[in-house]
Amino acid sequence: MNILKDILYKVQIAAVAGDTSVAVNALCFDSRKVSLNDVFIAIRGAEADGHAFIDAALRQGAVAVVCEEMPGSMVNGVTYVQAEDTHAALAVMASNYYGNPSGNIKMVGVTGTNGKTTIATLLYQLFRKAGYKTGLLSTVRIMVDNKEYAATHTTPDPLTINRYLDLMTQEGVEFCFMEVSSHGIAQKRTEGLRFAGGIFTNLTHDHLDYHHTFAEYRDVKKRFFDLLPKEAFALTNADDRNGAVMVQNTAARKYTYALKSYADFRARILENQFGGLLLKIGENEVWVKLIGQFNAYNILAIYATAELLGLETMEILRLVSELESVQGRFQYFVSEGGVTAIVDYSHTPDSLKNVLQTINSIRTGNEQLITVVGCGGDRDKAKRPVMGEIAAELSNKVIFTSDNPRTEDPEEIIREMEQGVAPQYYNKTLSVTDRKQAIKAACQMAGQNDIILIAGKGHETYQEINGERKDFDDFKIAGELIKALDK
Ligand SMILES: CC(=O)N[C@H]1[C@@H](OP(=O)(O)OP(=O)(O)OC[C@H]2O[C@@H](n3ccc(=O)[nH]c3=O)[C@H](O)[C@@H]2O)O[C@H](CO)[C@@H](O)[C@@H]1O[C@H](C)C(=O)N[C@@H](C)C(=O)N[C@H](CCC(=O)O)C(=O)O
Ligand SMILES: Nc1ncnc2c1ncn2[C@@H]1O[C@H](COP(=O)(O)OP(=O)(O)OP(=O)(O)O)[C@@H](O)[C@H]1O
Ligand SMILES: N[C@H](CCC[C@H](N)C(=O)O)C(=O)O
Repeated sequence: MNILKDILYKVQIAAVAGDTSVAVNALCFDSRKVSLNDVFIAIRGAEADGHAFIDAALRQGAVAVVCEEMPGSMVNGVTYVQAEDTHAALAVMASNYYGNPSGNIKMVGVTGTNGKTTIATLLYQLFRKAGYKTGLLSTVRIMVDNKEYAATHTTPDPLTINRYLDLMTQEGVEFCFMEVSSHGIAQKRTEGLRFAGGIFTNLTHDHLDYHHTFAEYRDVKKRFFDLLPKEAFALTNADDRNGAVMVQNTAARKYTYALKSYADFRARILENQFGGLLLKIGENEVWVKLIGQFNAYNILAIYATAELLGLETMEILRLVSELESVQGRFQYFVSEGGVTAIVDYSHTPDSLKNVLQTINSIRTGNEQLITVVGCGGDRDKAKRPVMGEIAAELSNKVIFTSDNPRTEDPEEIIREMEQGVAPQYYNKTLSVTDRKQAIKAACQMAGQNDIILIAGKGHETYQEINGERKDFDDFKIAGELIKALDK
């Protein structure tokens, strides 16, 4: 049992009614999951207001309530704590509850529109190869050294984060790399954590349904760096327009990386092929198995982070050359009939453009590039026509299809994507709503040496339609369909 006032240490409290010496069982921010003697934290969310569920939480056995507004009538024997911000309170309380595990681990957070999963996962790979016990909190999976757990979010809620960090502490994990999403920062999921460093990748259009304006989205990302302690490092991409803005007000030690601008860590691309990249990092040349300019940025950020965390230069270069690409990120195979199929998680305009430009810069130009792409439902609508435009401009043929429609009509989403297509490209595009049929159509169209890009769902093994997740794996389906056609 924990004592409430210990868990409240460092929480910004406005008022208290009742006894904070009370023993509490667990913390809970969902009334439906409250058990006897728990503390219920009322959160004002995107869909609901947790304050409306305080009574329900008490009926389930909550012994204390943390809220932003005291309820009109209070129940005898229950402790009420009014906090200035319950999102922040939850994060601080979650850390306290688990004994502040982030203080025992060197934690590095990665934020930015694209590249978070790649950088966090490859840093995890690299530090494990270097012999350290390492943790990972990513969109694709959570790793406590060699033990894998399922991920539900890019940045989980504070209780989940701290639960895994506690497990990591018990396992003797020394380094942990985690993705820090803009939703995570806005909802203060990472506040209360102690970071040894932060990495900024880039900032382009995404999630404007949630953050409303680009400036708001940028400022949310910046907040992560504003909160870094002065002993931490803040590593930013000097080639990105917003790279300097991110670290403008940070107390942390600032470092930059870049391919084009002056920076503390610099690299140059010497070769860019389907087999990988030859990079010159500082004075050293290194071959890596990843493809494309965007991955040169990712590799450079990884290299710089490893340097900042104290690994030896030659050791880092050796390990960087062994890194394998992340599941669903430019994952490809070549069929017996000579068709190259690439599955990539590009679900933003910038990542789609990058991946198509990368393919175009590597291919000979004699083959066709056929792109299969959709956009997710219940997500930023403004990116749909932009992604439609990019796909049509940079491919020989485009098949618009469904991604995760969630609660939206997939055909309407496709229509919104089509609206971005410039008239001179109309004859390049067609629409096949059923994603499997769309991939099949691409496989049928493709001949020897042609390239199929299946974009948007990467590692995902499901398609979410009206709250139901049906099995769907782009890589597996493309493999089966191409094999069947090769026969
Ligand atoms: C929009 C959004 O981000 N929602 C997240 C948020 O939920 P919320 O607080 O807004 O929830 P809400 O439904 O409004 O409810 C408010 C509060 O009332 C409580 N409640 C509700 C009903 C009830 O009966 N009793 C009760 O107590 C809820 O538990 C909650 O505490 O906080 C929850 C706990 O942390 C998250 O699980 C949830 O993620 C939803 C499922 C989600 O889909 N999030 C996505 C958009 C997301 O976070 N994505 C980013 C990555 C994006 C990217 O960069 O690509 C991520 O980090 O994963
Ligand atoms: N540094 C980068 N710059 C631009 N695009 C990138 C970069 N790294 C990866 N990409 C592209 O973005 C896609 C998503 O990459 P990744 O999963 O690493 O990003 P992310 O930030 O984790 O995205 P999400 O939070 O949505 O998972 C990749 O499939 C690739 O097409
Ligand atoms: N983390 C992103 C992933 C989007 C992936 C795409 N396949 C979609 O479903 O929109 C999000 O939740 O917005």
